[in-house]
Amino acid sequence: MTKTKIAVIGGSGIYDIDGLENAEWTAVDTPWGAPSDQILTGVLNGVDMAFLPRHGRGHIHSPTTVPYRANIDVLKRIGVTDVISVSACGSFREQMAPGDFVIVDQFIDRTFAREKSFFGTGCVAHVSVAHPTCPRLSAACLAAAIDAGITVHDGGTYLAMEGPQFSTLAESKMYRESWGADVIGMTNMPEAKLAREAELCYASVAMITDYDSWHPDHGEVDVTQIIQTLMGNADKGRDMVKRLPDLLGATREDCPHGCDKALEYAILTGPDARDPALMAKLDAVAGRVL
Ligand SMILES: CSC[C@H]1O[C@H](OP(=O)(O)O)[C@H](O)[C@@H]1O
Ligand SMILES: Nc1ncnc2[nH]cnc12
Repeated sequence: MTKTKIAVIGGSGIYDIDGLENAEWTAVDTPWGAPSDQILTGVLNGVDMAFLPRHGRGHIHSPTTVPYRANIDVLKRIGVTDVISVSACGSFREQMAPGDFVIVDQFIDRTFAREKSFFGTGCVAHVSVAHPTCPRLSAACLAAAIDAGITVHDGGTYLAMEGPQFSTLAESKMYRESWGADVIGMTNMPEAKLAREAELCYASVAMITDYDSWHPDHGEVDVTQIIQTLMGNADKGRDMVKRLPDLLGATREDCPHGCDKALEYAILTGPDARDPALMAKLDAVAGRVL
């Protein structure tokens, strides 16, 4: 049995969570640089919680400059077991309407200007991301959203684009019609891949703010419209989060899907050939197997 520690990574519009006992913002540095902001920690219904605003309070970081590696490292470093990513997104499906939530279970990664791995020269590792989210944690998010009275869709493919500009009409149509994506955002990659490398259970809750630019009745996406929907979504997101401790419990078994053993057979570089400097940086993320 392990002590549960639930982390919420809050996206656009979510810069804190309420109701934590002993709430405290703390600065924690990492070998990968500073995280997006200080970490808010506390206890909710007897369960340890952590919160990190993805873009920083005041929305400092663009989707490209979010320090994804530092963010995941810091969560692992402080003992987090379960990471819930909460994000704003556009929808490619008529029935997935603004205000609805989607429990994402697949990704198409179209980002290209970000560091995507903790590993590299001197310690090469290949983890599987065939199933990039944790079904156990995703099921808890689904139950929490239903309890909170949110219209929620169980499963969906999230296309991660580089941004910061929104998609062209041609791209929007291609992602929707040819590629089968359901929602679009700019931040869940490489976040989900890095969480897997760090052996953290990861679930993604996408809060729909708009129909991107494909929908003939909605015209092109603009940030004013997104912010309006975001305000309502953010309150619903916080309501969902409050219900997670009771659903996940104060202690947990090993992940039945193996998220917490992702590195078991992943490292290819022989012990004698490993770069000591990189090994030192991997202390939190890969300490279990090094
Ligand atoms: C505010 S519109 C675009 C912005 O919102 C989303 O951020 P997040 O995923 O952190 O909620 C989207 O990915 C873009 O970064
Ligand atoms: N349409 C959209 N495209 C990319 N990121 C988004 N975030 C919210 N809406 C979005």
